[in-house]
Amino acid sequence: MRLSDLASAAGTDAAEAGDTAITGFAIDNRKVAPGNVFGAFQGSVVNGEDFIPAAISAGAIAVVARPEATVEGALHIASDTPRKLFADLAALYFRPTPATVVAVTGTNGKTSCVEMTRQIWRMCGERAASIGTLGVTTPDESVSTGLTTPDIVTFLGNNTGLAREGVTHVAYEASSHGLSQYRNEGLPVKAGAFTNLSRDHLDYHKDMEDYFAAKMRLFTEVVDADGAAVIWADDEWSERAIAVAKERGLRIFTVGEKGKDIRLTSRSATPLGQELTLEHDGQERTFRLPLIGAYQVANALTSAGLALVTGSDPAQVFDAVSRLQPVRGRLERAVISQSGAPVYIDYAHTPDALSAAIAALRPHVTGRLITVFGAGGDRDQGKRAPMGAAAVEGSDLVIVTDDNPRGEDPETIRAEVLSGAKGARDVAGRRAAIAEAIAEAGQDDIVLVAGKGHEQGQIVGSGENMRVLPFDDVTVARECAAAMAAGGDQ
Ligand SMILES: CC(=O)N[C@H]1[C@@H](OP(=O)(O)OP(=O)(O)OC[C@H]2O[C@@H](n3ccc(=O)[nH]c3=O)[C@H](O)[C@@H]2O)O[C@H](CO)[C@@H](O)[C@@H]1O[C@H](C)C(=O)N[C@@H](C)C(=O)N[C@H](CCC(=O)O)C(=O)O
Ligand SMILES: Nc1ncnc2c1ncn2[C@@H]1O[C@H](COP(=O)(O)OP(=O)(O)OP(=O)(O)O)[C@@H](O)[C@H]1O
Ligand SMILES: N[C@H](CCC[C@H](N)C(=O)O)C(=O)O
Ligand SMILES: [Mg+2]
Repeated sequence: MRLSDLASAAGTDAAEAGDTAITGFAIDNRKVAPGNVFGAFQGSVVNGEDFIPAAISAGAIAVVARPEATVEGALHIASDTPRKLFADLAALYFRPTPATVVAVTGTNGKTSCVEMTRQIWRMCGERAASIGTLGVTTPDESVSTGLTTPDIVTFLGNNTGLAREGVTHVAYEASSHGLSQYRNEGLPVKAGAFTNLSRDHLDYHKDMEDYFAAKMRLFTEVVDADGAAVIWADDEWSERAIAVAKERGLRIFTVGEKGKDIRLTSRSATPLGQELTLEHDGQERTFRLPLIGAYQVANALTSAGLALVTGSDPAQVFDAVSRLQPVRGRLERAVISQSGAPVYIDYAHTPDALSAAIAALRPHVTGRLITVFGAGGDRDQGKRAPMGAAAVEGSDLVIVTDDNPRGEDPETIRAEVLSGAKGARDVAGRRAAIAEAIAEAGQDDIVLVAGKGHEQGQIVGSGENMRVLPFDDVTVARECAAAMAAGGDQ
């Protein structure tokens, strides 16, 4: 790719640009190599435009930036939405791409859906991968990236890498941050899925409307014009999501009790999972899902929808659903305590997710449901009290503790959670809280440890003082249970 190709794709004067070869794309001046195109964006911490001279000194030959930015010594490709233009241009460079790419958005269930879609495709014989909170999972390995949505250069580079490895099917997670910062797009996307919308991230988005609008970019701009929208139909926001996708002219595929394309007609608990009956394409199907909880049914069927709209065979798809493996950190049973109480780890970190995780376990509890959770620091403060309320509403005992305090005082965060959690206990230190819950639990009780799921660390401090202290809920629950069985305190 030459500079002139880039200029003409951007609609600027190609002749003037010259035909120097482009060697790559970068959004951080420290990663610029000679011949790169630099994207200078105004960020939430610093203004990338301040690094334009440094990027050019490092060899950048073109800079995508706002028209008012100063660019001297390199081609200025100007746009009022430089992140978007940069994504579109970089996508022309990063080739090949996997033939079948789908994206999932929604407040909760994105990671579960991309992982389940990957599993379903794999069982249908495709070489499939997923990209999201759990990292990049390919047919051969799983690599963590740290963020749900990596930056645009990493995202496009990962997709090209996967295509070169022979991966043909990719499901990726489109977070609202990623969507509003154009961090994951540019490549052809055959279908988008919407799981649900409820309170989260109102530190970043102005209000629920703004949050919804960020998510809807998936349907209005990211999915191909002739693509499909798979929509979980039983959420409060589903009708509006359907309307947005219809307006764009996407093929609509709805799923759920109110779904028209996969209509769930019955769901009942079995000892190891659930029995489902549904209608698809005029045919009734009854089969078992080896996972518990209504929310996992929603994710499994939404994933089935994604596989169906991208051409997988229905009989194979529903057979694959009946063989789905659990998703790491989502209602994962870590251990059974010496008294006989199962301890479940779940990634619920919103009020709605806590209610969903509690509802999933409730039918299995004959004694008490003991819930341990906290709320993250430097994230949506307004969700804390509602999380407390959701926890006490569905549990018999609630222990509020710490979850990634980041730059905030953990005690203050807990106090905010506790303000909505009448009767809950306050236990500083996540290990102590998990130990206390397991010590409390009798043979008919169930312990739910929510909020961290697969996470491997407790994030404390911010900026230069940020540290990640190793912490894994599954391991800690096992250690506490073992220590208790051995007669120790924890
Ligand atoms: C608030 C937020 O989302 N920030 C993300 C965003 O950063 P930003 O654009 O605001 O960056 P900035 O640090 O202000 O810098 C501005 C620009 O200057 C550049 N720069 C900066 C410093 C320098 O020396 N040189 C330089 O060139 C930066 O590369 C950037 O392009 O873009 C960066 C990469 O593209 C992300 O790493 C960063 O994520 C931060 C670390 C973060 O914590 N994000 C969380 C909130 C997040 O995005 N979470 C969602 C999950 C949500 C969910 O699933 O529920 C996610 O998708 O991961
Ligand atoms: N369909 C759903 N409806 C309600 N709650 C759900 C649903 N799916 C998952 N959850 C809850 O949300 C938690 C997180 O699930 P998952 O990781 O799949 O979501 P996510 O959208 O990727 O989250 P994040 O925004 O952090 O990346 C689960 O552990 C569960 O408690
Ligand atoms: N993707 C989510 C992860 C939250 C996980 C929870 N453990 C926390 O730290 O709040 C977010 O960025 O809000
Ligand atoms: Mg996720």
